[in-house]
Amino acid sequence: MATHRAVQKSSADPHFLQLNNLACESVGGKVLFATDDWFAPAHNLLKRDAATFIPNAFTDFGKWMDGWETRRKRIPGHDWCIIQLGVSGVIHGFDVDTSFFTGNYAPSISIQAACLSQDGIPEFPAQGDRTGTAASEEEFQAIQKLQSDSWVELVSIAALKPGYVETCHNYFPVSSQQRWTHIRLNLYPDGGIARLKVYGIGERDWSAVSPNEKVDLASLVNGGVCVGFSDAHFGHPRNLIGLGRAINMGDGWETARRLDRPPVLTVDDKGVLQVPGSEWSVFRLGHPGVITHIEIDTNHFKGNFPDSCTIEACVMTPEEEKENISMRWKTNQGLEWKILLPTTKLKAHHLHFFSAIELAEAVTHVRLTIAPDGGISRMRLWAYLHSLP
Ligand SMILES: NC(=O)NC(NC(N)=O)C(=O)[O-]
Repeated sequence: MATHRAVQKSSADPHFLQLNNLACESVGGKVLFATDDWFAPAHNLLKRDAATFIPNAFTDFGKWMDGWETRRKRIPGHDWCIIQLGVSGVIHGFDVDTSFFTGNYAPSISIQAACLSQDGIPEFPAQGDRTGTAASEEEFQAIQKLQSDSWVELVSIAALKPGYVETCHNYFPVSSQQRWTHIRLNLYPDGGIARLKVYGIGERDWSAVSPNEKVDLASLVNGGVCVGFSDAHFGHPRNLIGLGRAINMGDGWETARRLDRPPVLTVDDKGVLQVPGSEWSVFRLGHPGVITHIEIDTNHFKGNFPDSCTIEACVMTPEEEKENISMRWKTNQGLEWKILLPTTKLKAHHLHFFSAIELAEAVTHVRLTIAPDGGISRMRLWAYLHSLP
């Protein structure tokens, strides 16, 4: 079973794969209803870890599969499920991952979305669930309502490819700029899907937030997003802005060991360790703000925490951000990065708090630089909302 996979960046991959997964169970994504959960339950779609396959695992219902798999339909209709996003926001694309579903993958899907109020949408057991429990009259009425509510089609009926390594990722870009709270995934007519990733950027209603309230403006629930990085070999830097503390090293940002390190490490004449080279990641804040406190958590990184980190900030327009991304952030030309936290030594497996912040100006982006390489599990940027001058 693969548990520690390198994040491979291929130039053929769509850019939206770098954004946050708004439906992941680790950010509160939930399956509210599925028409059938016979072979494997729909909540597997939202698991954080990549799907696995165990050749000889069977259950009383059939072959054990790591995904959502419905029965071969012998009645009219098609299968579908409703997912409540953990973080509501703007969706930029989907990955419908059919890993390991080969003779049993869903041949086609469509995806709809809705912006629903959170009240009055209870969670139901699957309609054709394994125990055969029928939905109550009340539940049935609510399911009918979910079916008839105004769902907007984001992906129209499209054929999927089977779950072999080269074909399992079925990518669908989305151009809608609206904020969504729920997804309806339709299978035509039935079958299995390993994971559904809903890539996008969270959107928070800031009108209710007082200027005296401190908010972590990097957090994905507050609209923070990673917009560039130098290396993400073992873990993507977007993990830094996830909820709570990291569950393991795989839930943090971890770079490869730099290959340009000297064969023997030395100290200079002041006794300072010489560790050339660095790695960096850049984040757009969910709202411009003045940062007053920073948390850097090296939780789980014990033999591979960075020697030090430096944190800078700047004001960047959407055009400047786009230009820098297209240049793969090679130069950061024309950007005035200002120091928030000067180069600071880090400790292993430790939550660091920094309150001596060097900059008292509103900023839109932050760059975290680690030297020379290694892993950090979370970064929190506590700030007061502020408009730009
Ligand atoms: N071998 C199978 O996977 N068969 C069936 N699926 C499961 N999970 O048993 C099927 O054909 O739908």
